[in-house]
Amino acid sequence: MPPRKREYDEDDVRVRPGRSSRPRTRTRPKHDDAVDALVITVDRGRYGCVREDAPPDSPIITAMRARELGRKSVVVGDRVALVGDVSGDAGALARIVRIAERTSVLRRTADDDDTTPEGRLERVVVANADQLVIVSALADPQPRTGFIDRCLVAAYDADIEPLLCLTKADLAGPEAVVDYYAELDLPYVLVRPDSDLTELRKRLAGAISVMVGHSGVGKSTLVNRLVPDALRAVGVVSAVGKGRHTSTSAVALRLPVVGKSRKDPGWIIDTPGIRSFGLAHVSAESLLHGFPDLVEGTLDDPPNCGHTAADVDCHLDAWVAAGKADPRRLESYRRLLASRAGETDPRENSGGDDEPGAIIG
Ligand SMILES: Nc1nc2c(ncn2[C@@H]2O[C@H](COP(=O)(O)OP(=O)(O)OP(=O)(O)O)[C@@H](O)[C@H]2O)c(=O)[nH]1
Repeated sequence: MPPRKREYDEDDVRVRPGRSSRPRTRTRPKHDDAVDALVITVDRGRYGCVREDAPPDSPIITAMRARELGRKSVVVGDRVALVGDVSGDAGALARIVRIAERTSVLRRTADDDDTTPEGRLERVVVANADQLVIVSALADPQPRTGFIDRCLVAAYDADIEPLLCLTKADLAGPEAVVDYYAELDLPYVLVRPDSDLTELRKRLAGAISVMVGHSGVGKSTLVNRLVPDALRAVGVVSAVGKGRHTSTSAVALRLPVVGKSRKDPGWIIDTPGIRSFGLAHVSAESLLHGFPDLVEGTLDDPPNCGHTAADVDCHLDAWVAAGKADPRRLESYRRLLASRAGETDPRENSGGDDEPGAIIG
C-alpha cells in the first residue's frame, strides 16, 4: 500500500512564519569590524576609497561591491563601510558592505557617461555634496547664464548650496553676471591668475563641493591651484583603476591644509566629463525654485499651470512686463522647461557661444 500522503497540520504552519519573521539582518554577517570610508573614484566596478580621518597621504583603498548590496549603486561621495583587506597595499581588495544614507544626490544627463554599469542603471553622479561650485569665465568664453541657471536648478533641487566661481576676472568685470542674479542672493567669488584663493578656500572648508563648468572656463587651472598635487592623486588612481583613468567620471580630491589651520579644508569633486545636469526628473514647479525671482509672479496662476508661453492663464509674462523680473530670466526658465520636454537640445554642453539667449556680457 502506498504511504498515505502526509497531511499538514498547525505545527507545520507555525514553524515557517517563525523562521521568516526572524530579522533578516540576523542571518547576515554583521561586519562589526567594518571601517568607514569615502568613495573618491569609481572605475568599472572598482571603487577608490579613503578613510576620512586618515592622514592625507594614506593610500587609496581599492574596493569592490559586496554581493549583499544587490543593485544599489555606489558613486563618488558615498560614505561606505568596508571589510576585507583595507590596507590599501598594491593588489589588496576590500569589499563595500554598506552605503550610508545619502544627504544629497546630483544627477547627470543620460548621455554624459555610461562607462559604468551603475551609470546606465541610475543617473546619480555624486552623493553627499554640500555645495555646487559653478565655474564660469567672465570672458573667453563668455559667461553663459543658461548653463548657470541649469546648474542652479540642479543644486536647489538636490538641496545643495550653490556658489558661483567667476574666473578670468582679469579679462572682464563681473557686473553683468552679478546684475543678472541680483535677486538671488547668490554667493560668488572672483578668480584671477594672481588672486589668492583664501576666500574660495574659506567657502570650501569643512564641506564636499562639486565643481562644474564648461570647457575652457579655467576649471582645471583652478583645481590644480587648489590641489597642487591633484595630478599625482589621479595618477595613483590610474594605477589602481586598471591602468586607466576614466576622464568622464567624477573624482574627489582632498583639499590641502593651508598654514596652521586645524579646520578640515574640505573636499572638491571634479567632474571632468560632466558638463551639465539632467533635469528630466525635476517638475516644472521644482524648476521654478531655480528662479526665486519669478516665483511670486506665479502665485495667482491656476493649479497645474505649465508656465509656458502657451499657457494663457500664466501670469509670468505680465509679471515681467510690469518690470518685476528681468525678461531674460523668464526666457531662461522657459528654455529649461522646453529642454525638459525634449523640445530643444537639453544638453547645453557644447560650450558653443552661439546658443540663443544663453549669453550675457
Ligand atoms: N586670463 C585668464 N586665463 C585663464 C584663467 N584661468 C585659466 N585661464 C586660461 O584659460 C584656458 C583654459 O583653462 P583650463 O583650466 O584648461 O580650462 P578648463 O575649464 O579646465 O577646460 P577643459 O580642460 O576643456 O575642461 C587656459 O589657457 C588657461 O591658461 C584666468 O583666471 N585668467
